[in-house]
Amino acid sequence: MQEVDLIFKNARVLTMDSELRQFEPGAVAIKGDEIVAVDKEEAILKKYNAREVVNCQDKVLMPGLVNAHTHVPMTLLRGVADDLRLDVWLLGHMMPVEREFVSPEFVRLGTLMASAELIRSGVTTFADMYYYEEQVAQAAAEAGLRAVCGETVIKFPSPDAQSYEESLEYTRDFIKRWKDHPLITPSVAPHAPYTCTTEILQAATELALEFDVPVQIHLAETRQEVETMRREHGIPVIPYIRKIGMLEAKIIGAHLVHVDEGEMHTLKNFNVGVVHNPSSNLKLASGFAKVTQMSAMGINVGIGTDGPASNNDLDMFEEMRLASFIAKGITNDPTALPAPHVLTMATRIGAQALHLDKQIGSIEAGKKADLILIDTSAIHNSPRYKREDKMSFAQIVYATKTFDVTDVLVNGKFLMRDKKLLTLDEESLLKEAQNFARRIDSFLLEREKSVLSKLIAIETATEEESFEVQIKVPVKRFDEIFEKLKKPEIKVVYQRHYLQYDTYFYFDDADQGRLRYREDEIINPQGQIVKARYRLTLLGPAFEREFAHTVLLSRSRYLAKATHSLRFYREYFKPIKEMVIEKERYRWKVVFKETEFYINLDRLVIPKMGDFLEIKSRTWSRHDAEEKAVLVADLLKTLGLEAAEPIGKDYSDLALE
Ligand SMILES: CSC[C@H]1O[C@@H](n2cnc3c(O)ncnc32)[C@H](O)[C@@H]1O
Ligand SMILES: [Zn+2]
Repeated sequence: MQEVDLIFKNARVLTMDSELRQFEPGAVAIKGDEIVAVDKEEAILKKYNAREVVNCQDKVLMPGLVNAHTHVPMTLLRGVADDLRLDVWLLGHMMPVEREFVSPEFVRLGTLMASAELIRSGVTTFADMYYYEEQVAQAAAEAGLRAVCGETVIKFPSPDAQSYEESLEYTRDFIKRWKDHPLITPSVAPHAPYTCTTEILQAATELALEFDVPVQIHLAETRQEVETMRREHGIPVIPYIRKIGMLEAKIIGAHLVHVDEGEMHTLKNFNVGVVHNPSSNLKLASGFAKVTQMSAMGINVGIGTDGPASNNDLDMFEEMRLASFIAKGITNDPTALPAPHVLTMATRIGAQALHLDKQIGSIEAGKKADLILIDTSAIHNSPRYKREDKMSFAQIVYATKTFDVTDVLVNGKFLMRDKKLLTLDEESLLKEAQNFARRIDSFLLEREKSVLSKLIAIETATEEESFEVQIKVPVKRFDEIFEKLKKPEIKVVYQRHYLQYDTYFYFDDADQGRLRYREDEIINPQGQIVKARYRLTLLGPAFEREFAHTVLLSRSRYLAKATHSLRFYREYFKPIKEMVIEKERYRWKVVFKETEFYINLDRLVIPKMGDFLEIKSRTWSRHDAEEKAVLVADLLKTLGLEAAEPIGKDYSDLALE
């Protein structure tokens, strides 16, 4: 008789090996962290003697589930912002909250909470991408879970690094510390091609190759991402990452929703691990990944929950069921992604997608002892049909719930026995989590009150000069003004020609001001559009008075480069009203009597309001503004427009009238 540490007997064993062998009654012998043998119970008991024998009483014994893509610390952000599009959700809500709250304590707590949820739901390995990944690794190892831990690298300053160079340094140290750990596989996690430069992606790949660790990345998640990639690099996402050399590394790509057949061949040829995230793709309406096709081509498509802020849980049973149902629905084929294959995606193929298949994913001698026991006797899972092997898989994929998992073993150690967690104290975690939620709620409530703080949360805004002198007069002929501008008293610094599209957002509380989204199309002397520019201006309420026939305005003004679409800002700022103004503008910067002014000659196209000449100048000083107001009247005279009726209002106010 051979001595082992542990035997599970009297089980329905689903090995999930390449032949999908089952044993009933079956048994598994374990020594240390490894599976020594799996067979019929009789054969195992004949050959092995164990210190401890667990009678599984007809429970299912199978490999632990592999959650191949998640962000476990985001457990603390579960429910913080829902029912939003990916860009609004991520850039408008997640990232600003993360900048404010993500700390080593946040990450540790979130990971411990997630570990409890993962263990309870039968997950023994997860692949994570987040910040302060050192804390993720530490907490996961303490909870006893196996994890691929990816430190995020991104082009923006992040919660744990001011620059991507800093993130890469952090990642290098992190990899060195954890690379030989029995449970943790460190990895590099460039967030996505749209949030990383080519240089960042290449540096991350080099680091991964240097230490032979995987690269985790979000790929082709939304149609918008692919369109941006085509616009900026002329090719779709997969050819781009191939071109820049990323596919030399062991890639774990999350989502891959928008890829064509050619790209799928590339994924297959480079052994890219693909992770399908059904709930997240549904909730963020990212689209439907072609999982049936990718799987048929032999690509390793595993399953992930994504983070609990976009799901909102870590339930792999739900993901399996959804993966199968969605595949059937979108292919009009009920035989698509059948239960045995889906359960393989969540175990052995998931392990392959994480490049960990030599260690985990199936019950086979020599693999790590990562196992779960499932009680299938509850009412929602009964009765049981047995005449075909595949019925066991269907029972797990279609009818089993997380709370049917009774025992979890990782690396030969129990993390849960008879539904009792052995490495975590859920009660204290819950209390701490609620404290974070309270603080994050207050922060967001405060931010929602102010358009300015919402703007600052997503764009770098600079405050502009607060005094503005302006006058506007109707004009009849542009050519006459062109001639007048040649007068020697007026020195032209430069001249521009634009088509200008403005959208004004109005808010419930008028004191918040108006937000203007402006698109300038710059036209060259040949009449061609040569450049487009997008800006946001938050205009505070104006205090105005007449001064020397001009209007002197005093108001706050914040300017920011608009880096997202108008649709994004509309969904993010939620204005109560909008106004569109389109105009053709000739603009001159001039020096008149040693003072700088801007002269605009505008043709209002929408709404059709006619042609106007505007003179404007801005300054920080009230005194300066008053002096300029006098000069504006002189300049108007020099342009031969002294008799015209001056208008003090902005175009948006005129249009409202
Ligand atoms: C590199 S992970 C950290 C970073 O990613 C954000 N995130 C979470 N889920 C998704 C997703 O589905 N697509 C894109 N980005 C996601 C998370 O908020 C972190 O900032
Ligand atoms: Zn993700």
